[in-house]
Amino acid sequence: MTLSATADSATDRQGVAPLLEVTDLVKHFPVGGGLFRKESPPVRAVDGVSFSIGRGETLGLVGESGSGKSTLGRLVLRLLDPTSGTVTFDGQDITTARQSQVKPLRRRMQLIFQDPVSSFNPRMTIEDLLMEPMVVHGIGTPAERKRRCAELLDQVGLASSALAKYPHQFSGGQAQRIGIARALTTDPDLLVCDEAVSALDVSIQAQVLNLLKSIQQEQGISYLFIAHDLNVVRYISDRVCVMYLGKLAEVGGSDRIMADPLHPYTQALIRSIPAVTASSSRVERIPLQGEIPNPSKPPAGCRFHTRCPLKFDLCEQEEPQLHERDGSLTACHLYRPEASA
Ligand SMILES: Nc1ncnc2c1ncn2[C@@H]1O[C@H](COP(=O)(O)OP(=O)(O)OP(=O)(O)O)[C@@H](O)[C@H]1O
Repeated sequence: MTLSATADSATDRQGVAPLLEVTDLVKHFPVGGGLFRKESPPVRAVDGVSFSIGRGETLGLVGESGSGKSTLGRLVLRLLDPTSGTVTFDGQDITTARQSQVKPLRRRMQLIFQDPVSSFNPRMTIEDLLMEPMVVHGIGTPAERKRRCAELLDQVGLASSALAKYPHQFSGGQAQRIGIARALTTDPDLLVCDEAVSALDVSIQAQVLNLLKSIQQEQGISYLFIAHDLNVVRYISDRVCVMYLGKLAEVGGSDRIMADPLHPYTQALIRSIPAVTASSSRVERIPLQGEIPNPSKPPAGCRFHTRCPLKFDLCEQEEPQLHERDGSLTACHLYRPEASA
C-alpha cells in the first residue's frame, strides 16, 4: 500500500481535523536565463511534499543544509508562493487565497528564526518591537498593548526592565526569548521555528527548548520545528519528517525514528550525531559521506542512491514512494510492500 504522508495525519490520531495540511507541495526556483543566456533547469527546492500538523503538536523537520527545509517553512507561511500543491490552514486553502485574505491568517501563524536581532530595527526599543505586530494587526488599545508587552516578557523569563532597552544589549539566548515574545504578540496557533536554537550554546539551547515546550503546554500552540540537528529535533518533536533533496525520506514518531530508523538516510543522520561511547570519553561520530547533490539536477530514481550504502539496481531506476512500515512512512525500495511479501 502506498500512502501520502498525510495518511498518518493528526486527523487519525486525534479524531479532529489537523491545524495544517500540506499536500504535494512543490517549489521550483527558476535559475539564470536572460536575453542571451540559456535558462538552466530550476532548483527543485521542494518537490512533492505532504504532511500534516495536529493542534498542539510539534512536527520536527530535519535534513542537511540544502534539503529544502527553510523553503518548506516559508511556503507554509505563504511567504513564498508554491509552484504547485496546497497548504490548508485550519480548513482554509492559503495557497490560492489573495494576500488580503492571507493577512488575518498570518496573525495566527508566526515565524521564529535563527538570528532574531538581524530582523530587529536596532533603533527600536524592545517595547516598540513587541508593540509593532499588535499595531499592524490592530490588536488591543495602547494601554492593553503596553500591559501585554510586560506580560509577554515575563512569560519568556525576562524582566520588564528589558522593555526600555535595545536589541544589541541582549545575549543570543535573551534575544531569542524576545523573538519568541514578539511571535506570541498576535496569539498564534502555529509557530514555524526555523533553526531557532541552532546558533546558541547547548545549555542555552536546552533552556529555550524548554521555554517553547512550556508555552506549548500552556497555550496549545502547534510547532513546525526546523533544524539540521536531529538531537534538537528529537527533544522537542512528537513526530519527525526527515527531508532529503526536496523530498520526504521518512516520517514517524520521534522516539521510533531515533530508536529504529528505517531509511538509510535517517540511519546516516543518526550516525553523524556526536556520541560519547561507553568505552571512552571521546566523542565519536561517523560523518555522512559525500555531498548533497545539486537540486537542479537531482539523481534519477531514489535521490539518496548516490550516497546510499544499501542501494540496488531499482534505486537508480525508480523513484520510491512513501510506504507504511511499522507505524512510520518510509520512501525506500527496501521497504516497498513487494519486497517484504
Ligand atoms: N530564492 C531562491 N532562489 C534560488 N534557489 C534557492 C532560493 N532559496 C533557496 N534556494 C535553493 O533551494 C535549495 C533548498 O534551500 P533551503 O534553504 O530551503 O534548504 P535548507 O534545508 O533550509 O538548508 P539551510 O539549512 O542551509 O538553509 C538550496 O539549493 C538553495 O540554494
